[in-house]
Amino acid sequence: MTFGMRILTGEEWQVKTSRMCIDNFTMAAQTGAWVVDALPWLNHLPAPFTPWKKTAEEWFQTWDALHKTNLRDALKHEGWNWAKDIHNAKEAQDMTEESVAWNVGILCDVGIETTSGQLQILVLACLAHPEWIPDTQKELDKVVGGEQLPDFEDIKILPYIQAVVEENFRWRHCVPAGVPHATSQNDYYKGYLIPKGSIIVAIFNGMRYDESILNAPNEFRPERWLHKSQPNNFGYGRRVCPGRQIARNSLTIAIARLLWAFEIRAKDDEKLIVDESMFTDAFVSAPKGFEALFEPRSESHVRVIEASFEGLDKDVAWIFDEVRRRQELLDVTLRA
Ligand code: HEM
Repeated sequence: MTFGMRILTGEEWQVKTSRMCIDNFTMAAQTGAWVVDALPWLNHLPAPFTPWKKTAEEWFQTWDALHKTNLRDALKHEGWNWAKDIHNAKEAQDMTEESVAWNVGILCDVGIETTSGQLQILVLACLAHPEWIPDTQKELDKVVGGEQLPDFEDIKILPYIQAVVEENFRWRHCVPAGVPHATSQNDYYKGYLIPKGSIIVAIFNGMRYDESILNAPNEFRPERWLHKSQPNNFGYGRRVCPGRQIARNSLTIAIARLLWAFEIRAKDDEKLIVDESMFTDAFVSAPKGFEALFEPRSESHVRVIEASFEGLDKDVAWIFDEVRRRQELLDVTLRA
């Protein structure tokens, strides 16, 4: 969507470089990653004593080159894409190429690690707590049947799938502690002064595992969220995730289709015991590598999956023009 291209394998250089930049960023963005976070005066020392500045400059150059190359390529691609749209916006006319490239590029970078990490967490939940899977598949079979993949229209009438998405965020979130915010003015909480400029880390994971409000928080129980949702899956306030609708929709359809199509289980059929050491420890935290078996639920499911793939529109320019057309139908103001 951002650059008007299809990612087929995940091994494309753009994806690999983006992943590397995000890894660097998530490492650097952890409060306390460098000693200078605690002792800011160290930044005034001569270069040999401030190695983090050289690292930051190198990381910036790699990321900057990725964003500018992606922007330039996107403007040449056929059909509609976000990069073209933002590039033509009134607000972008006075911006440098660098500003436009970063505004567009960040949209893509942040979507990659979060959505894929959250999907891997779902697979982990299938191996660790498989009890909920039959209920989900019963709902899918009743509403969607066995002759087609679930579609966006079906999602609205799949409350159990929606509850799975919600419990997936609750059980293990890909941004477990949220993104640090800062107070723009003095504030008070229960009589305590929080001075202007304080870094605030909302420990969402603590709240998601609070036994005073949640029964058996270690267990994956979608039924907690039937017909309701929880706050803060996507942060809060002025910096709330602007990709939240895309993220929720793409996660929900992917989860519905995975569970419709496959039995997902551990290789040895043993329930997996999940602990903290199985996750990366950056602030976007996903499972480290693990093995899972994906078995098609039946021969007829295989036929539907293959037929759906055959029937896919593979002409990228056509797909993006279709995206444009559908936005027009929704009265979205388009600039490309
Ligand atoms: C499962 C998927 C995703 C999750 C869980 C997620 C979660 C978050 C969270 C927790 C934040 C921090 C909000 C805060 O500071 O309070 C954030 C920020 C952000 N997200 Fe997402 N996100 C997801 C997918 C996406 C996608 C697909 C996009 C783009 C299309 C996106 C774009 C952004 C951007 C640009 C920010 C920074 C906003 C700012 O600082 O003003 N995210 N996201």
